[in-house]
Amino acid sequence: MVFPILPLYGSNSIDIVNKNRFLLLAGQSLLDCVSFNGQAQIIDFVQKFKELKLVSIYLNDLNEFSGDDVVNLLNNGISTVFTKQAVLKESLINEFNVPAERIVLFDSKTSSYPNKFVVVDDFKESRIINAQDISLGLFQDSIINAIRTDRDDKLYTTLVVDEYEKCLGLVYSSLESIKIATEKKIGCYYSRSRNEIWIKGLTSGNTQDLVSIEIDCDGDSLKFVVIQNGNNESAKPSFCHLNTESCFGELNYGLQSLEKTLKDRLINAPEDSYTKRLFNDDDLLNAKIKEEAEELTEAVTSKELSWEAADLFYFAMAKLVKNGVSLRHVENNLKMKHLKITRRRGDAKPKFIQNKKQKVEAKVEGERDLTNKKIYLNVIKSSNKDDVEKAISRPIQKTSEIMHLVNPIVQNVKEKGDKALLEYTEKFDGIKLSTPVLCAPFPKEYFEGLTQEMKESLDLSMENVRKFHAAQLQTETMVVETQPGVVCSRFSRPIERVGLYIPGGTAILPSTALMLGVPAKVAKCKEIIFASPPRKSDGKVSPEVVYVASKVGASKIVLAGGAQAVAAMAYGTESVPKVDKILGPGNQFVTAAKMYIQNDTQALCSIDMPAGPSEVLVVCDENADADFVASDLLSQAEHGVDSQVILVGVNLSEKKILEVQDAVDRQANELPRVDIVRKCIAHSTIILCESYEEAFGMSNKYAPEHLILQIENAQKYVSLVDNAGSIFVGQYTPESCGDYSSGTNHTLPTYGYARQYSGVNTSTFQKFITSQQISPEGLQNIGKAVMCVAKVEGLDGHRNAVKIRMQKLGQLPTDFE
Ligand SMILES: NC(=O)c1ccc[n+]([C@@H]2O[C@H](COP(=O)([O-])OP(=O)(O)OC[C@H]3O[C@@H](n4cnc5c(N)ncnc54)[C@H](O)[C@@H]3O)[C@@H](O)[C@H]2O)c1
Ligand SMILES: N[C@H](CO)Cc1c[nH]c[nH+]1
Ligand SMILES: [Zn+2]
Repeated sequence: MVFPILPLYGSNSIDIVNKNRFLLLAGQSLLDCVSFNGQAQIIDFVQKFKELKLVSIYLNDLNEFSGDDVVNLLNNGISTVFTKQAVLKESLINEFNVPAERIVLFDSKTSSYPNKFVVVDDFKESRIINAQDISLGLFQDSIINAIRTDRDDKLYTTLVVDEYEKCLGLVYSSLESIKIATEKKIGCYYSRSRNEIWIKGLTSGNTQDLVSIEIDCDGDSLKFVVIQNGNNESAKPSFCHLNTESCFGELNYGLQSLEKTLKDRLINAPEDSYTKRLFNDDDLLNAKIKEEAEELTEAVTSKELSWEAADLFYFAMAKLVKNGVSLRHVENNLKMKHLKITRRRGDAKPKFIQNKKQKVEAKVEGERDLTNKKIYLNVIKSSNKDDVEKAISRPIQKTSEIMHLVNPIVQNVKEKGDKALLEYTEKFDGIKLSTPVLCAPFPKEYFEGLTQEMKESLDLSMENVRKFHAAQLQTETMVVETQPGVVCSRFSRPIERVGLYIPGGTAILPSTALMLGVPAKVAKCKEIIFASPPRKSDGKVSPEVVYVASKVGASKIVLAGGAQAVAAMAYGTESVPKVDKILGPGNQFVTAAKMYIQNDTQALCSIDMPAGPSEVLVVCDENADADFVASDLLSQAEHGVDSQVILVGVNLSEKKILEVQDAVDRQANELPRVDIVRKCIAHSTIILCESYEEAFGMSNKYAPEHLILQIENAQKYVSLVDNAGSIFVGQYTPESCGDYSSGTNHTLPTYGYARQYSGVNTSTFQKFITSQQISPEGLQNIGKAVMCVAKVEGLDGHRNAVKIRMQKLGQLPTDFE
């Protein structure tokens, strides 16, 4: 608060202000406690004149007002206590816990206040003036004497802001305009273009009420805080001659914009609109507020939190607007609360507190509720951008939150090796092991339980995967002579030691073992290590995984999962060899740990890609078979509660949508993992599009791990796909075939990373080395170019390496510089 005088009030304060409203423009006041009739009168003053930002009290001794009274006043909007008594200050601080910064001790020698209250020059005691002695002239003079201008036209730069301190524009004031503005409490300035006094809104109707005036730190500009009035009931008030709210355009942001929109809707919304219904139906509005508040309490990720908080603000604001309560009232209330120096404990009312037992009951109840509900996907239209944004955001925790959990795990394993690895296995997988690895040759007992059918199925799948990946193997050296005598080549080498992560949390995935192991073998990696969480029942890994491990020649299986398994393979432990690259999918802990280690130069370990919770996007049209569509959605939904499935429908009829929904519900209820499916479907959606092009645009935006096309002439549309891990074309191509046996790899980028990553393939297990050989002729052809560019880079050593040779070859004169 920066104003050059501080009006001092006694018990007749309310009358004085009512008579001389210009006094409020100071924005500050000092109330002399002695002359007030108790606290109630002071509180009355504060509540009456809310535009005063700073209301202080002057106190001489604690016999007049007790310490408790002072605390009560500070809790009710008084910002500061002024006193000349150092003892009184000490007593308020020590006995009544008043914060020191809320007490201003007049310095008797200089009589100036501490910095916080500095105005244009030192704020001396002489600037405190009895309010009843402040005439309009004196008030105006106090402003005029405090400002200066170095402009030739002697005008004062004036910044105009609204009551929320949003900048409306920059104008100029003259001595005369300041006088009119303060006398009438209106926006009045000086127009340089018309060279005359400019009363804002005189012609446009967009008038201004002046709330307060401030002077800046060095006294060369003014700030007018105003309330903008519109020129008719519904039009938004504009400040600028271009009819915008401010000279910098519309003030379109934040809660104030929402407030304005809702105020407008209250008057103008059509009778049958949702907002009108909301305003007319108290029960609906209250129910929505409760619903959103509950959803906010359940939100976890930052995306969910901001989403739910925004919804709650929306409905809370609707209730305020409906009841004529403005954001300013809320802000004043917050200010009041902020000024409080004693606070309630902040406990919640008993009816909102659940003890452990109630929480469990509520969860069971919630789950029962869910169980009784049909397993339906949410349906939205592609034209609703907000809905689409929400629908295609992945249900995952923020990376920083997951990293917070994963970092200590990785650090511990890095530092303590096997000991930490075994401890985490006990903690997260519930099994106490004596050694964390199983070494090849793997014990025979593992294979005994495997049926012939299982072995043949695994063999068939492995063979198809081998064929497809062998075809990708690049063993030939590529040779290109870029210029005569300049031969460049590129050849591959296998990455020597690879660590393959095979998930085993909610389901054990031997298929992942073969999807990673087979290409590693095809690429001829020298050492293959598997890692997979041990089974809770017996601490072993599944025989199918061990079967695949032996077929692909893995040397060890690390009996651990999650971030700890990744860390063990990245840094190595007493019994786990350090690898050069870690590959394989996993939950968020696995993915976060992979991201962590690939950024740690000490680990010197790369990764394949972020391959997290499975996801699928199905594009279907009216001719698609609803049962097929539902089965594809469910095959990925059953992976985990954090999986997501999206159906993009092209011109679907209501009938088709219902058929798909019914098929989802029917088929889901027959699955053993129905509980997982139910939770996954809760954040999965049907998006309705009006053309194939729009549908593929949507799919490219989502960049799904799996894209299934159940549309007519599906193959024709593959050319529209820009981002996807793997595509399944036509109605007889279920995604499950790619998961197990067709030959393509199922380790694919999720979270939308299909925009920049490919799925696992044979080259994921290779690195490529380039080589070159240059003859004297070649040097002649490119040498000068090399020297020229090296020179501009200031790297003479580079230049010299060419120059020396060319000189010896006689290609350059010996005195060549
Ligand atoms: N993108 C792909 O290519 C692909 C392929 C197959 C599977 N998947 C996905 O892989 C995932 C496998 O996940 P999963 O959980 O079943 O198995 P997982 O093996 O990835 O994770 C299990 C491990 O997570 C750790 N863990 C569990 N809770 C923890 C906690 N609170 N703190 C720290 N660590 C914890 C434990 O150590 C446990 O061993 C699924 O989401 C599936 O959809 C993806
Ligand atoms: N669909 C998974 C990849 O997202 C892979 C898998 C393994 N088993 C069954 N499915
Ligand atoms: Zn799958």
